[in-house]
Amino acid sequence: MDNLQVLSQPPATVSEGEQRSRSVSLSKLIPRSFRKASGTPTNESSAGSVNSLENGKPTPSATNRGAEDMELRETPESPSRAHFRTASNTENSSSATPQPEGSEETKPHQQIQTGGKLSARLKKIFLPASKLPEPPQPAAEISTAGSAPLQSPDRKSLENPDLPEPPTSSHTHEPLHTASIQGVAGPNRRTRSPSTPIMPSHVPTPDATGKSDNRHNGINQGSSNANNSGVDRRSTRADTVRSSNPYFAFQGLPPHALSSQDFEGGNISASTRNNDSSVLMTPPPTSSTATTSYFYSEFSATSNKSLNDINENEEMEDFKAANSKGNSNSPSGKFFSPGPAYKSSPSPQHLPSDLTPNPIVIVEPDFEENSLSPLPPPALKDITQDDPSSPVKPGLRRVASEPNAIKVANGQGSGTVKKALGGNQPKVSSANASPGDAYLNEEPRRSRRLRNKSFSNKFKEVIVGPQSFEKIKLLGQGDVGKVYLVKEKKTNRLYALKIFSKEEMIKRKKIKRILAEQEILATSNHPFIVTLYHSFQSEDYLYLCMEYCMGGEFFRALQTRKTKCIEEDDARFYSSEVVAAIEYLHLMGFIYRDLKPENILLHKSGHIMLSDFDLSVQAKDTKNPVVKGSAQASLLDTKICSDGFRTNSFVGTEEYIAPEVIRGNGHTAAVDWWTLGILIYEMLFGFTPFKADTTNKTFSNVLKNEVTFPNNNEVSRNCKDLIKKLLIKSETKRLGSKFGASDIKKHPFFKRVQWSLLRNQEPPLIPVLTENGYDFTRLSNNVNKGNIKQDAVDNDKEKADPIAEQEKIMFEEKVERDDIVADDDPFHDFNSMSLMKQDNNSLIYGDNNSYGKISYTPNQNRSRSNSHRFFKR
Ligand SMILES: Nc1ncnc2c1ncn2[C@@H]1O[C@H](COP(=O)(O)OP(=O)(O)OP(=O)(O)O)[C@@H](O)[C@H]1O
Repeated sequence: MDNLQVLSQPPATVSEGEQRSRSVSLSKLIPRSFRKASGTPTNESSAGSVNSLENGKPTPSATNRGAEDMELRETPESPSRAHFRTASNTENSSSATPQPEGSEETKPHQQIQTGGKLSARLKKIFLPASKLPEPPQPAAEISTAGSAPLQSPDRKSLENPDLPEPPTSSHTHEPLHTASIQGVAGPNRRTRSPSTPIMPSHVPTPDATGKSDNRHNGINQGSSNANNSGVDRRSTRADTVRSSNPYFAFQGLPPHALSSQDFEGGNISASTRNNDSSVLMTPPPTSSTATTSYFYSEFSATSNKSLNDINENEEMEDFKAANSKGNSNSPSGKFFSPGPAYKSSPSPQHLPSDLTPNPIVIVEPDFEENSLSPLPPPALKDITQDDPSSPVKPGLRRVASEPNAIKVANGQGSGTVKKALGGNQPKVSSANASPGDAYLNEEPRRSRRLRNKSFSNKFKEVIVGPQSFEKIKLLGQGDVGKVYLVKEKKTNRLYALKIFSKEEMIKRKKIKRILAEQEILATSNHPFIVTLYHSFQSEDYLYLCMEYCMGGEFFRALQTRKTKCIEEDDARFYSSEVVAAIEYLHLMGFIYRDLKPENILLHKSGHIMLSDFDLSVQAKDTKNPVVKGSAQASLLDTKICSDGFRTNSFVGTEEYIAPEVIRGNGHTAAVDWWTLGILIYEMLFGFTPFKADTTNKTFSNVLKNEVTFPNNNEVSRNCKDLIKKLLIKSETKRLGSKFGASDIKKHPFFKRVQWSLLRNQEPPLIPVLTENGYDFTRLSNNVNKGNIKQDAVDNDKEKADPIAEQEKIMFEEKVERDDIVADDDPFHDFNSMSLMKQDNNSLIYGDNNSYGKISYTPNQNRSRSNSHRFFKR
């Protein structure tokens, strides 16, 4: 008899066939506004005091933790990019919030109106700030926000997870402009398309913009398309929705949201020394209730979405600090500047054989002749000083380097830039030519900024732009980004193009996220991490052009199984690939933090590709991995790479969230091993172990319940043992907490896995195209050729349809190259670049296997008998 605890039935809430609506990424900006409102001190020591003990042991000091933990100031009223562009010297005297120098926080709307192209569009797309709904008013909500639970002792509510959930509210904090730009009523009401590339055979008269999808009425586009056998509709699943930590919203306040005063005053005090099974929290101070009620309003419509609480204003502060320090023109990025991890890359002999070490070359800032660039180095003269008419504050804008010449040649450059360049630049004859076309056959070129990046040897200056691509269909819409299946016009290659609105990113304080995502994608070079081919920015948008994973989400593949789960052997296959990917990320100093089947994409080969790194974080002071043990039994200690790094953001996905994240005591790379435990469990049983009817109960289960297994499933003892060890609530005792991935790889469950041959295994499921996708592009070409009247009708439709209009802009904009982006621009550190090696394996548009309705067929080459072919015997 298995000594593991056994459940006779799986939890009722997750019965088979249930149409789940989960695993959406919740996003929460914990209560900076609250902390400010409640007079919370913002110093690190307060946070440090909160986190001083865990399990009776001191935790790393607050200074070791991500700065994201510490942000307590009020967030600025979303300045538009235009603010930074047209910034004057106006002082923010009326603003309590430090702003990037030159921004005018007090008059955002005016700034938009006086801005350039962006402003004109914003006027069309966004409502004026003055017409935006106010965030929930504290006073009004205190009385309606369910004060009873707030007054209950929190231990009591933990012990009684049946307490009511926070009241939902129809009031979302999402301003209307968000809704307008996304075409649905804000993320909370937005539904996400499945990534499985399916196109309907019954698309009603679509036009080139793909307007026929169902985004407008909130129906999951892909689901509506999804005559994908056996796939449940996921009406609310996988949206990324802004939300606060609903658990704490209900229970009281998260320890990390409370001031040191609260703690010193005894409200929380030693009770925050959490152990594995209990947390003691007290009701929030009255002055804080406003924020708590804000939680409530934000909590509406959330169900197991990714939770995130990252200090999105960190970069703003950096700008401020840098600008006040004399505004150096250093091309080195201030955010995400390469840390020690990059300076001292793990030496190849230390890497496991199955990992391709990311080649790391340190290029010191170099303002002199650079051998990599065939052109002379750009002048460093501050051109704005020569041009009295320049609206740019002297010193802020660097002289455009050579790529801007293309803009000038195309008549797009500013007078200032033209003057500085003297008109001796190469011309690009075709109006449609991509900005980088002139350089396609030249030596790889890198902007000054790119040269200083850790991944500079992998990328060159961007050779494509938005116009290089043609939209085929919307693959999905996440928290802030839209992912389109596109084809590159020149090559007919298919890519997944993720597009973010800058305005949206600023307003929703997601700047740091996108920079992190780009950094990780660009830095990574691993067979199980999605490849980034190009990234670039235009005036209004950011673009990440990635490998198109035609198999879509692994989640969907699971859902197409009759039982919604897979056999242990198959689970071993997928989990071993996940372990390898996470090991690699940890090695690079990244903590993934959002592992779930939705974020695992399937390559056309059936192998996995991790995607969606916007919740990931990079450890500060990354250390080299260390090989431990003897020559015979050596193992790589990847845990050491992020040793001492704790971050306190509330991030993850409800059913996958680790106890330490809920407790708010800070977390480490060990959260990824917790999520691996949940993932393996879900693969095997079709549901997650702590899922309950409500978020509150789910969190309580995560904190208190031991994992149990249904007895109707044949799962080996080793496998259960692995899951149990990964789901140890104390992160210091959890499998993986000693040496990282090596601990997991050594577990008997993986005994037969040949880690260096993972890519050669036969995947259990192969995505197969069963029906071609709807050809939007061909349709639009026909319309454009033959029917002018129809064109006019479409134009009118487009005008009335802000989404279509937005999409048109997205694919029409011109690239803004690194050197034209001002130092004080919030997206200054977003790199416009293209992968050096363009000989890729991307699918070709029109090929049989390119896109359309996908099904997942069991791999015949992986029969039960030979499925261990690549496993040790
Ligand atoms: N490379 C890709 N190939 C195929 N589909 C993709 C690719 N990248 C993303 N998708 C799909 O697009 C959708 C949104 O992508 P993604 O999850 O990256 O966006 P997001 O805004 O980061 O979402 P989230 O809310 O989970 O944070 C998902 O359904 C995903 O499966």
